[in-house]
Amino acid sequence: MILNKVYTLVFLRNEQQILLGLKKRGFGVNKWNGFGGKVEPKEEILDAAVRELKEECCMSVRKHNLKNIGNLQFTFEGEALMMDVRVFSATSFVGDPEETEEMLPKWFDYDKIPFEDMWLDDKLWFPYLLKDKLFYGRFHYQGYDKILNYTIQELNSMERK
Ligand SMILES: Nc1ncnc2c1[nH]c(=O)n2[C@H]1C[C@H](O)[C@@H](COP(=O)(O)OP(=O)(O)OP(=O)(O)O)O1
Repeated sequence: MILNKVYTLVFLRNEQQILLGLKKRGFGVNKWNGFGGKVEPKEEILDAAVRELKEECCMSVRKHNLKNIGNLQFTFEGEALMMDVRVFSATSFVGDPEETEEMLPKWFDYDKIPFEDMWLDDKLWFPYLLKDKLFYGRFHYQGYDKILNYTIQELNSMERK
């Protein structure tokens, strides 16, 4: 039986730049990514997204300003776990990004996104994010540095059937 764990992943954006954070510890250490983490038991997904963003880079966003733009599912060869990552984007937010014990935030121009220091899958679905398209991706990894197979598609809506 596969254990399904839900995660959030939030990207703050403006006209010229996107905010990424360098993970300082734990899963994905030394990779640039959006901000997010595990949804706690009984926690609403949007509440988790707001909480993780605040915890990881001290930025505040209102739930209604979070747009669900994607869903990423990750499995790992030999592991009975599926990471079900709900991806959000926001252009309205409050605060100045601050380094925390988990993340070092930095704004990146859209043509300078550091894909070589990000998860391998990111460069496959970022084009959807950057063009404001909704997307679904499924990636099966061997370890954390090799994708054995994947599918990715544009969606018309994020509604779950
Ligand atoms: N392959 C890939 N591409 C893009 N983004 C991700 C992955 N794998 C991932 O896990 N992620 C994202 C999903 C989450 O936003 C984070 C991982 O969350 P994590 O840091 O493990 O969760 P926390 O709840 O913050 O963990 P603690 O360290 O606080 O226990 O990366």
